[in-house]
Amino acid sequence: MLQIRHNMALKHKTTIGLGGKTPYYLCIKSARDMLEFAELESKLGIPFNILGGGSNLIIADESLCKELPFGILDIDIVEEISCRPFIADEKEMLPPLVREYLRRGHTHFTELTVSAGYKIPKLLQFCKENGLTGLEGLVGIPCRLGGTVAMNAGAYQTEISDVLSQVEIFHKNHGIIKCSRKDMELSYRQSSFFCQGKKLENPIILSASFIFPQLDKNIVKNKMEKNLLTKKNTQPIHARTAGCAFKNPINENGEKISAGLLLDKAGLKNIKVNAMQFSKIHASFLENTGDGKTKDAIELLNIAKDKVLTLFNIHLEEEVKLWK
Ligand SMILES: NC(=O)C1=CN([C@@H]2O[C@H](COP(=O)(O)OP(=O)(O)OC[C@H]3O[C@@H](n4cnc5c(N)ncnc54)[C@H](OP(=O)(O)O)[C@@H]3O)[C@@H](O)[C@H]2O)C=CC1
Ligand SMILES: C=C(O[C@H]1[C@H](O)[C@@H](CO)O[C@H](OP(=O)(O)OP(=O)(O)OC[C@H]2O[C@@H](n3ccc(=O)[nH]c3=O)[C@H](O)[C@@H]2O)[C@@H]1NC(C)=O)C(=O)O
Repeated sequence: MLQIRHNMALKHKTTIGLGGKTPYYLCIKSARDMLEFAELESKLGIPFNILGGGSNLIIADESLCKELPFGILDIDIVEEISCRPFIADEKEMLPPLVREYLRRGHTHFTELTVSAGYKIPKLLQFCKENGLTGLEGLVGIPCRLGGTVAMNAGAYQTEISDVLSQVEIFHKNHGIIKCSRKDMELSYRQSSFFCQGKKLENPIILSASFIFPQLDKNIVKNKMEKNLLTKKNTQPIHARTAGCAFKNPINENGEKISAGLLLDKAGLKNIKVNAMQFSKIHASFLENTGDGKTKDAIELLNIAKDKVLTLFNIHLEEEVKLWK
């Protein structure tokens, strides 16, 4: 039986420490609970947003509204990782990193299935201990598997799509279904899933399967350590943030430009509205330096967009999800 919590504050559920009270908060611990949730959702008649690790969210608080106009579905399904050797068949639609290793004659691959609530740092620990390569770029991100797949997370020349082979989804019209590579579209910070050729609206990720090339454990460990060191030197990893606030825009040659670089050139580093400020380490990170308010965060996002538009004629788009 699902337990509903009322008037639950979300401030402590996000890494940036912003978020007001939701009228309905439901925590899902097993895929079986989803059917009960679907019934409840139609009875309650308000939309539900999906919470993962809360590492990419800016949620409205009392500075904007008394109570949030949506419920929260916290996908906290955590099961043991299931792990098996993978025999690659080149006829299958395989993730790009697997294809690349196959071309080079690599023969050792491992397939994992991981539930949506699993924390990425714990998954990376597993990869490190077992010499599984592909996700080393995601070191130091406090997210969960579901959010990582939903947003096709990436850093340091890797993306989750490089090794993703299958996703298990709950959809209100189809129940629990599996989508293989041919049923998914993964691009920069975006994922779409399809069922019988039709795009699924509001898919809820329950678990995902990956195929990893297997390497010497030390190679994987060294790649993670190198990325973590770079991250420590270039991002405010000890501050309360939601990662990069803006997506990197694409220039006329189809190349990404760092939004952080543009914001830095526009003089946004250290700019503050009350307790919210743009980081002095990386200008695209918004930091909550104390009792920050969402209104102030949004004011800063707007100031930044206006400045970059005026100076460079570039429209920045939020990378963080704004829940208002
Ligand atoms: N590269 C970097 O340095 C950083 C990257 N990130 C990335 O941001 C993402 C945040 O992950 P996390 O903290 O877990 O997520 P969050 O709780 O921050 O949720 C982010 C979004 O993911 C969607 N989502 C979360 N879980 C699920 C699920 N099970 N099924 C479907 N959609 C889901 C939600 O979509 P909806 O709004 O549609 O309900 C939500 O808006 C990751 O991809 C992470 O890697 C974050 C910080 C830094
Ligand atoms: C932070 C996130 O992801 C990050 C990811 O961690 C890093 C590392 O791969 O690359 C992207 O940032 P980014 O493009 O700013 O990468 P960085 O390597 O930090 O910076 C690129 C260039 O801009 C310069 N730069 C960056 C920020 C700044 O304030 N000033 C500056 O001059 C850097 O010196 C570097 O020359 C991702 N950001 C986006 C929006 O794609 C996130 O998803 O939340």
